[in-house]
Amino acid sequence: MPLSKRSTLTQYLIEQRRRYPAASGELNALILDVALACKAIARVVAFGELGDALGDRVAGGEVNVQGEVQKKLDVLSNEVFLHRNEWAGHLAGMASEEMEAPYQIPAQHPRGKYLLVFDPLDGSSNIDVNVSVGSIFSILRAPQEVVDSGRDVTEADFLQPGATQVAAGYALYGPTTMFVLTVGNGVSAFTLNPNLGEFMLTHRDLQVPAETREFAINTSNSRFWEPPIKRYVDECLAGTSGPRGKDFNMRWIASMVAEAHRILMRGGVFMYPRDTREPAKPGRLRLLYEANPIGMVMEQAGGRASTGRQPILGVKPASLHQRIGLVFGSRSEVERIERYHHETGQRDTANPLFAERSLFRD
Ligand SMILES: O=P(O)(O)OC[C@H]1O[C@](O)(COP(=O)(O)O)[C@@H](O)[C@@H]1O
Ligand SMILES: [Mg+2]
Ligand SMILES: [Mg+2]
Repeated sequence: MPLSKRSTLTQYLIEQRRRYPAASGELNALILDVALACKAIARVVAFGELGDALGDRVAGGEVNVQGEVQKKLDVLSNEVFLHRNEWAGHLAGMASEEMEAPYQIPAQHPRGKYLLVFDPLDGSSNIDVNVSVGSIFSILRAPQEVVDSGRDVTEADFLQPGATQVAAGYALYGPTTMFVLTVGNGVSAFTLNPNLGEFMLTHRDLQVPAETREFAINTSNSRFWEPPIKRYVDECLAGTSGPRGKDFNMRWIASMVAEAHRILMRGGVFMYPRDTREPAKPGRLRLLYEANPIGMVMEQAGGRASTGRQPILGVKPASLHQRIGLVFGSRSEVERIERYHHETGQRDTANPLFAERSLFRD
């Protein structure tokens, strides 16, 4: 039967697998466990103030490995991801924004061939004011030697460029809950049917429009921006009277996952660029569990994702919680921003502290 809006995520995955008869089905099973974790988090989010999951984890704030105040829902979502995914034997290990070190699959469970990396709750500063949040995930292959030996995973096992991701996506807990997925041949999106508790296929082969008149950036950081970003934003703000010859609109939700979804649906460009605010932190967003999965979704939907200097998916990670400048969305705008960086000689080598090692260029 051809897929339709009555098809579930499970049916979609079965159809995908028909194209690869040699596949063991483990990836599908893992994706379904991730989707189940997202459904569980969606239920907690839906109860809002009526539940017991809003607010800071510890009154007065307790910071996570990122030095950011942990929300109760950050911690709870992290636990949901761990416990929904640790038992089935698909994973060699996991890593999360909320945990300093990789998570080892407990001894009572079998170990498998994939690595799961995730931001269990993105945009968590928005949760207490009832604005959309989400979860972001990336699936990598564990090194063969890890699979063969069954040893504990180390940070180094996760330091793979985004181009090697097997699958990636996110869940958005908005007016409707959606699950957006790529397994490397396009992007599909599923809407949670609350009556059935199932993700239904509502969008196939999504394409980010190449042209846009909408950009997203936190302008409170403008004094820290580098010249190419300043130039790009100034030209957008100049509108019809400037070199772009057209007016732009601006959005900033402060949930990257929600911005990514808007851009996937109607185009636009998102920038959280490298800046000079904190010299030790070249960018705000995390490479392994924010930039790479969103980057894969964008590229698979015909958009582009970049550091501003090079494709994000080509960056060789240096550490589990590495931060990076991120620009993504409509292809022509991202290419323009890259061009501005190259024209002003803003290459990685300009500041050795910020050097990004590339898959394509060392
Ligand atoms: O406070 P700012 O600068 O607007 O930052 C917003 C950014 O921070 C993030 O919320 C970081 O994600 P977390 O909530 O997972 O820490 C992004 O989603 C978003 O783009
Ligand atoms: Mg995040
Ligand atoms: Mg988070």
